[in-house]
Amino acid sequence: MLTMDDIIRDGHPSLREVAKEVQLPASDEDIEILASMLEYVKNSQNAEKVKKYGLRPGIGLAAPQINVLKRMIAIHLNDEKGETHSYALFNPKVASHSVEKAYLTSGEGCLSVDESIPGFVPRYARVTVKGFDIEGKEVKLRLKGLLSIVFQHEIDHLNGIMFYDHINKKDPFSVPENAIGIE
Ligand SMILES: CNC(=O)c1cccc(C)c1Nc1nc(N2CCN(c3ccccc3Cl)CC2)nc(N2CSC[C@H]2C(=O)NC)n1
Repeated sequence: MLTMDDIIRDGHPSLREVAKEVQLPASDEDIEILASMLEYVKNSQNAEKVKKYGLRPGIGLAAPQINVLKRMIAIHLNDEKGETHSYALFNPKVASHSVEKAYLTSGEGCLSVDESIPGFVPRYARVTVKGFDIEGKEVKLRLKGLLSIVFQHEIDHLNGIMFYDHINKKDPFSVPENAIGIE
């Protein structure tokens, strides 16, 4: 199983690389890696595993964060309605997006960034993500809210972009006009 020892930290050059497309059908090795990433995110939301293995909680993880420069992301979250959203995708991309922007009112955290970096991270409010699931089936997801934010954060990692790159340097808590704050 993956632990924090497998997660590279800000300053590691791999976090600034552009990850390569996964050749489909995916190899057993790539399927194994993607499954282990989803397992990490799920484990990181389980109190006793966090305690036992010293995990940092997360909703998403991208392959470059475990020093694998391939286009793979894993996301797992239970929303306020108690609905579970679990995705492990190869070659995800933002196929289209809203003009409207949104941001987390508490700012963003990242498993590869040990310190808290204050500021709002403006992102698209709604995105359509296309990719391939772990069985190789094409998926098309229309996302909004926290899920939309997390997918954009993880897809940024595949392009060597860190969340703080989006924070306004002059005024970290400024946001675009009409941007939606997500609690
Ligand atoms: C600087 N302020 C902050 O970090 C911040 C501060 C307050 C609130 C938020 C909402 C903040 N922001 C933020 N909090 C998270 N978590 C909240 C706690 N949670 C979690 C924790 C325990 C069990 C289960 C779970 Cl679910 C895990 C995830 N996650 C992200 N991000 C940014 S998009 C990718 C995603 C990610 O997985 N990061 C590791 N941002």
